[in-house]
Amino acid sequence: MGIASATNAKHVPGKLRGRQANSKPLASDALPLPVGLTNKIFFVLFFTASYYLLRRWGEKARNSTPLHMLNLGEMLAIVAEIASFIYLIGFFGIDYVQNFINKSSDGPWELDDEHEDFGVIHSQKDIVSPRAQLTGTWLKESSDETIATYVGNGEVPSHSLESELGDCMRAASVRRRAVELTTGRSMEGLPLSGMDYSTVRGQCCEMVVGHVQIPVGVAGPLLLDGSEYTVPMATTEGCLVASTNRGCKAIYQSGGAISILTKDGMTRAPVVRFSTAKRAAELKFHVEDAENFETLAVIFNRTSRFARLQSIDCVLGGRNLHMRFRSTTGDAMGMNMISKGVQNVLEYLQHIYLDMEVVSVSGNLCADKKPTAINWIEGRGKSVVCEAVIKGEVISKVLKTSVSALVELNTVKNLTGSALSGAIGGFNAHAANIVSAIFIATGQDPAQNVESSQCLTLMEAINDGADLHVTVTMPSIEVGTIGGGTQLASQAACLNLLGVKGSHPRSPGANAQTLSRIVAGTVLAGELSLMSALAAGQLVKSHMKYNRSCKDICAKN
Ligand SMILES: CC(C)(COP(=O)([O-])OP(=O)([O-])OC[C@H]1O[C@@H](n2cnc3c(N)ncnc32)[C@H](O)[C@@H]1OP(=O)([O-])[O-])[C@@H](O)C(=O)NCCC(=O)NCCSC(=O)C[C@@](C)(O)CC(=O)[O-]
Ligand SMILES: NC(=O)C1=CN([C@@H]2O[C@H](COP(=O)(O)OP(=O)(O)OC[C@H]3O[C@@H](n4cnc5c(N)ncnc54)[C@H](OP(=O)(O)O)[C@@H]3O)[C@@H](O)[C@H]2O)C=CC1
Repeated sequence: MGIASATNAKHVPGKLRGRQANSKPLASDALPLPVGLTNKIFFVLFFTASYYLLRRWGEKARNSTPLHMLNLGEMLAIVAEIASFIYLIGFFGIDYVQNFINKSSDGPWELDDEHEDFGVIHSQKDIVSPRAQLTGTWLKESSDETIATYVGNGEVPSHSLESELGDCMRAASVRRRAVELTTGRSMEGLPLSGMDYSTVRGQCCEMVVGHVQIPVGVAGPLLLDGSEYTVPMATTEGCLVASTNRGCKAIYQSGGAISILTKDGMTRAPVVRFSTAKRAAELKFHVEDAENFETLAVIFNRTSRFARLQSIDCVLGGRNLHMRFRSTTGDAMGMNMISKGVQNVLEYLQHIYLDMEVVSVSGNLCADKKPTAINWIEGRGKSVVCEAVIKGEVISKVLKTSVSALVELNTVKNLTGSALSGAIGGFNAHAANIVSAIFIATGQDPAQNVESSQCLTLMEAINDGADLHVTVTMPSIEVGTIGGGTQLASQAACLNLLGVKGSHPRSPGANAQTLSRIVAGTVLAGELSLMSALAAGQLVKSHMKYNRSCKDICAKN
């Protein structure tokens, strides 16, 4: 089967020849194609041909030569003229006509009398001709209250405010006011100023109305791999930073922790469908052929300076084929990057397997933001194991418990209890607490906390029961130091505190790897402290002290 497919492959050179009818946009559209140059060539062709023909017809009129007697040059000029005319109409004309038709049909510009509540500016609505005036300079020069009313009425699309006003802060302020007008609820308390919303636009959030404040605490120093880190944690769970801080102290006083990075590769798994399972299997064997894989890797790697395809694991589900791509992604967490590469490969494969239907670029074998066994077993992002030997005296002095109590609790709670609960990767006490606090502080995608928090905590007594050997095994830590929320000022400051801000200057990927090690090291600290509090029966007492609402809400109401 692999051979048949490989033969097919020879019909199509590395570069794709053309698009199939009604195909989706190509990933390679993202690459700088010479559309501008083509336009210029057709413009020049059109005007040169027109000029030449006019001159020739002028000469013929003077010499009384019949106009329909054409020489080769004139025939070529007419062909060039028609071709360039068709091209230019196709490129510019159709869009123009469509826009015109769309605007004149229903849509956000249609005025209706349903929203009479915003009576303040009804008179203004009558004065201006809305279709012509609700954009551009007129809109910019209107008062914020007037614009908010139009947004509230649906006459100005809320999501167009940034581009219409050319000012992200003003757009957020107007939108916020519009939300207040339509909902009748105040947004007081949600900060507006203090953030540069231009850094959010096109990268982090849409329909912005402000930002949420989350306190950031620091735990540390975390002594990890011979370096000291002060770890920023954004949380509203009182006691969490105190606990992690205590764990860091125990690790420090015991000589530090060591981390081992065993794997680094982000995954994305599209799903494609054929009319038969046999055809789907043919593609599986094609992809698994080493020579074909090399070709696919070249096509994939073209889409980024940092993404390098490592493997494609194929799983058949009837006539559907799920292909799990794995790739390095430099210092980026890499989901956008790998998705772009995958799409390019799918487009290439579609030209070989004409009967292949791309069901979705993500078919959940990836698996992104869902608890799954595949991430737990195969890993996703960075796979890290972190270990430390905690001295018995530190356990009693700092953690207020004993080696034997910790070992026993770990077996009963983190291993047996989790097994009984049917956990997938949940063999730990609270890895998710530390992972999400660091994720929020450093601008990671918080939803990836789901798989990044998969963790196996092991505790064993060593040195004849005097000391504790503790490890956390975390196969799917998905972090980046570039892209997503990492470039926002406060998140970048937290990355800077850890010395991993942005792209690593010499070895791209090293910053993100260090961040994943820090996450694992801090989880180790958190596990040590919470497990100790539970073993010592301290948990409730400590949360009453640090994590209890002290406002008498009933009295206020
Ligand atoms: C609260 C502690 C740390 C007190 O612990 P302690 O031993 O009574 O505190 P201590 O006053 O003796 O201080 C010891 C060290 O702890 C740190 N420490 C102590 N206090 C602070 C503070 N205010 N701010 C910063 N650091 C603090 C600090 O390092 C200090 O050393 P020092 O600096 O004094 O030389 C302890 O009782 C503890 O760790 N409790 C556990 C709390 C915890 O881990 N909560 C996590 C959330 S629980 C949850 O969400 C998950 C759960 C429970 O449902 C999961 C499950 O099912 O298991
Ligand atoms: N698309 C999806 O399916 C999903 C997207 N996301 C979101 O994706 C975003 C993150 O995507 P991600 O791909 O990580 O980031 P970006 O989309 O921001 O891509 C990273 C960019 O940084 C460039 N770059 C410069 N220096 C480096 C370096 N040292 N290492 C790596 N890249 C570098 C890359 O260059 P180059 O162009 O050469 O690659 C690329 O353009 C987050 O906002 C996340 O929430 C989350 C889950 C799913």
